[in-house]
Amino acid sequence: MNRRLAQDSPAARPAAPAADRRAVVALGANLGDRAETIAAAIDELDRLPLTRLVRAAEPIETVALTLDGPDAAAPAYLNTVAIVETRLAPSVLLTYLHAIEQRHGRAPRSPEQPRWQDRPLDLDLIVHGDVVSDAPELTLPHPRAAERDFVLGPWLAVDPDAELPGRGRVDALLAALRTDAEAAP
Ligand SMILES: Nc1ncnc2c1ncn2[C@@H]1O[C@H](COP(=O)(O)OP(=O)(O)OP(=O)(O)O)[C@@H](O)[C@H]1O
Ligand SMILES: Nc1nc2c(c(=O)[nH]1)N=C(CO)CN2
Repeated sequence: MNRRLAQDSPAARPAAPAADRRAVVALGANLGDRAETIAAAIDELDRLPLTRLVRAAEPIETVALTLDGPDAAAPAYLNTVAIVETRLAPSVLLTYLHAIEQRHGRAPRSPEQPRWQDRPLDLDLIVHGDVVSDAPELTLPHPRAAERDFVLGPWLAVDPDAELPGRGRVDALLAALRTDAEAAP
């Protein structure tokens, strides 16, 4: 775990109150009543301790990205992005995100489970202020965000000046993704 994350862990929390940081949470759902689940999850984010919702993008319907590539035959996702201001440390916020997922029927993770399974709700922490971490349990910024139009699109819609730390402006990243997609055979 890097130093910023360690300092943020409850055991090492300094006496002074933590500063508000802006965090970006990506939401996705491709099973069940997707719109209702996403709306409820956004409401739950707003009600987390030391946290307030700043903005949430209008959900968009997206083709499921599977380990074999986009699959139009798989249940489609609704995706959106919520921007919150929070005093929760990144690891604490992630624990709350997992609890929200599980309240909406997401099975607890296990190492045997294949990745990118269909799911009623997925919440990913995309950025948390300028925190950088390469810890596998919480990598920040999210390591796959720059390749995901279903994250960058909604994020750009609610923050036209958004930047992915270490990768650049979200508008430029999204334009590059779309150019690559057009050039693909
Ligand atoms: N920034 C992050 N946001 C959410 N989970 C993360 C992050 N960095 C690391 N993880 C870890 O990734 C693990 C797998 O998360 P999850 O089940 O949501 O993956 P996934 O949605 O199938 O795939 P992906 O991570 O590509 O979206 C979690 O146990 C979590 O600890
Ligand atoms: N369209 C879409 N595809 C996905 C998504 C997602 O949110 N939207 N999430 C995944 C794993 O996090 C895997 N594939």
